[in-house]
Amino acid sequence: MSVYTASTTAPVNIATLKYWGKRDKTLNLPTNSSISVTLAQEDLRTLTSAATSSTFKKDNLWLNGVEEGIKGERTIACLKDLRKLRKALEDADSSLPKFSEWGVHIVSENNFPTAAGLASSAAGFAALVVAIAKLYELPQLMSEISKIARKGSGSACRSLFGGYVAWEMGEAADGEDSKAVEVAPLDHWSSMKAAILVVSDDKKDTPSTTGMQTTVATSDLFQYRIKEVVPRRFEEMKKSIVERDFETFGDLTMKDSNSFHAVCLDSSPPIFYLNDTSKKIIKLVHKLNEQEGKIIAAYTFDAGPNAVIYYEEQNENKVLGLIHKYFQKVSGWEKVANKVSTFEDSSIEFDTEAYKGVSRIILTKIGPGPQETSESLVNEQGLPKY
Ligand SMILES: Nc1ncnc2c1ncn2[C@@H]1O[C@H](COP(=O)(O)OP(=O)(O)OP(=O)(O)O)[C@@H](O)[C@H]1O
Ligand SMILES: C[C@@](O)(CCOP(=O)(O)OP(=O)(O)O)CC(=O)O
Repeated sequence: MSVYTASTTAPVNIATLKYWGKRDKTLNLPTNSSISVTLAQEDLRTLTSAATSSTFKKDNLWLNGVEEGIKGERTIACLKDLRKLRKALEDADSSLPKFSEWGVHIVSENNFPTAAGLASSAAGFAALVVAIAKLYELPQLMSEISKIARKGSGSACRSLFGGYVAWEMGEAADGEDSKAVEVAPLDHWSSMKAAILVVSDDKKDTPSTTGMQTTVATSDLFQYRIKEVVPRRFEEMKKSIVERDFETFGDLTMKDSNSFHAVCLDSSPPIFYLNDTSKKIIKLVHKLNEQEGKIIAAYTFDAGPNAVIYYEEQNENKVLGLIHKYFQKVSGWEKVANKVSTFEDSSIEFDTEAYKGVSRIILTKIGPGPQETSESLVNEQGLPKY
C-alpha cells in the first residue's frame, strides 16, 4: 500500500486592523476588511503533516499528541472544498490517484499554547489547508486557497502570506471574493518587530465567534465602525505600509485596537477583553511615545488581555529598555540577554508591580508565510510518529 504525505509550517498573524463581525457565519464572511502582520515562525508556528492512502477509510486529526478526530463543522467544510478541487484534477487526468475518495490523516503540532489567545486557530487552519493543498498538488494560488482557510477560522486566511497582509471582505454572497492578498512582502519593511506580553488571565471571556455575533446584533457604534471608520482606515493603513511610515501605521494600529474594544463594550451584554494589566500597558506605550515626541511603539489587543507591541528594530533599545525595566522578572528575556546592557534606561515612572499580571514575554518579529519543511509528523503507515 502506498501512503502519500505532505507537510508544511504556518505562521500566526496579529491584526493591526481588526476583523470583528460576520455577515455570514457559516462561510466566515466578514463585515469589514482587515490587515495583519505575519509573525516569525521560530517563536510561534504550527507544523502539520497530511497523509492519504487507499486504505484510509475515514478522516482523522491528531493535535498536539492527542487524537481529536474531525469534529468541527469548520474543519469538515475545509476538507470538502479541498476534495472538490482535487476531484476536478482527477476528472481532467484519469492517471491521477483518487485521493479525493480516500480518507486523510492530519497530524499537527503548535510550538506554543493552543487556545491561549495567541491565534493558534489562525496558524492551525492555515497549516491544515496548505498541507492538504500540497498533498493534493493543487495548482491554485495562495489567495484562492485562503478562501478555504477562511472557512476554518476567518483570521486564518491571512496566515497564508508572510509580511503585511490584507483580507479583502468582498461582496459576493458565496464568499468568492473574500480572500487574503499581500499588501507588501516581508522584505519591503523587514525591521518590524513585536513584543508579546502574555497577560495572565484565569477567566476566559467570550469566544470570538460568539462575541462577534453579539456585537453585530446589538452595538450601534459597530455600524459606524464598519461603514465609516474601517473603510477609510483600510486605505490609510495600506498606504502607511507601502511608505514604511511607522508613525501613521502605529497610530492607526492603536486606534483600531481601541475601536474594536469599544464596540465590544458597546455590545449588550458588554464584552470585556482587556484587564487592568492590559490598560496599564496601554498607558505605558502612550507615555513612551509622548516622551519621544513621536510614535515609536504601537500596542494591539485581540479577543483577550495579551498585548502585542509593534516597533521598528532601530528603536529596540528604547522600547525594550522601557519594557525590560518594568517587566524583567517575567520569563522570555533569555533571547536578548546579550543586548540588555545596550538597552536605554528610561526615566518613565510606572507601576513596579505590573509585571505580576504578566506570565511571559515573547520577543518576535515579522516573518514569512507557510514554509516547505522536510520534517514530518507521520510515519510510513500514515500515523503519528509518537
Ligand atoms: N494545529 C492546529 N490544527 C488544527 N486546528 C487547530 C490547531 N491549533 C488550533 N486549532 C483549532 O483552534 C482552536 C483554538 O482556537 P481559539 O480561537 O479558541 O484559540 P486561539 O486561536 O489560540 O485564540 P484567539 O483566537 O483568541 O487568538 C482549537 O480548539 C482547534 O480547534
Ligand atoms: C480579534 C480578532 O483576533 C478576531 C479573530 O477572530 P477569529 O478569526 O478567531 O474568528 P472566527 O472567524 O470566528 O474563527 C481580530 C483579527 O484577528 O482580525
